[in-house]
Amino acid sequence: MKPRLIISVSSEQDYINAKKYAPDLIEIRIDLLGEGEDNILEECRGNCDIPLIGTIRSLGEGGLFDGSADEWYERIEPWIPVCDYIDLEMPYSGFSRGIRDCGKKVIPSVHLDYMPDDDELTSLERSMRNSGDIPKIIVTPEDHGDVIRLSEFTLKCAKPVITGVMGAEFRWARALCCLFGSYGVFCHAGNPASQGQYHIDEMREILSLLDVSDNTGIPE
Ligand SMILES: O=C1C[C@@](O)(C(=O)O)C[C@@H](O)[C@@H]1O
Repeated sequence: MKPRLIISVSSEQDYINAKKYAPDLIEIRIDLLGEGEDNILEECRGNCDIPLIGTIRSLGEGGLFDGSADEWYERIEPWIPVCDYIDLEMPYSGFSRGIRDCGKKVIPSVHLDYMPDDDELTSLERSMRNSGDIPKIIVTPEDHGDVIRLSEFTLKCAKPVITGVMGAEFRWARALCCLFGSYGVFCHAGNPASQGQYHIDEMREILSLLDVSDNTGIPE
């Protein structure tokens, strides 16, 4: 399977717009939704033929959620029936079993404002894989050497895995992570959820021009 193109959405309008671009998945950034959350939830309940990721990004990892673990679960619970995947930051990993018992896949995630060394990357991936299905490790490179290390880690680690970068300086590394086997890449459809995201049409073109083969480790 080729890398998945994922559109992150943070409003009902984003969600309606995203579907026009035929992404492989849509990520609902629940922490960023305003008062329209109920509307978008109803819309998703109705019919969404595109698999959904439910994400509540905490303040400490670049999002807006600033509550307890129980408050996190209270917020995500209504979304579990309509999502296919749930993003789970490490402090909430205790909810993983219950979410998986609902037949959903878990994306354990970590967002680091630095570039870990190789041992830390390997240790993170192994521990995250114990609590979910597709570990997601997003880092902040300091130089090109860090991007090369992230690429090599992506190529060599167990699959599936999602790797990526935060910030604008090395945003091009998002495509490299796909080249070396990341399960997917987060894009936007006009309203970026994070700095450095490419529009889905841009990323689709980049990956097409790079003729990215299937390194995700997931059969078609
Ligand atoms: O983990 C990620 C990656 C991301 O932060 C990005 O930089 O594209 C966007 C988030 O919505 C998503 O959950």
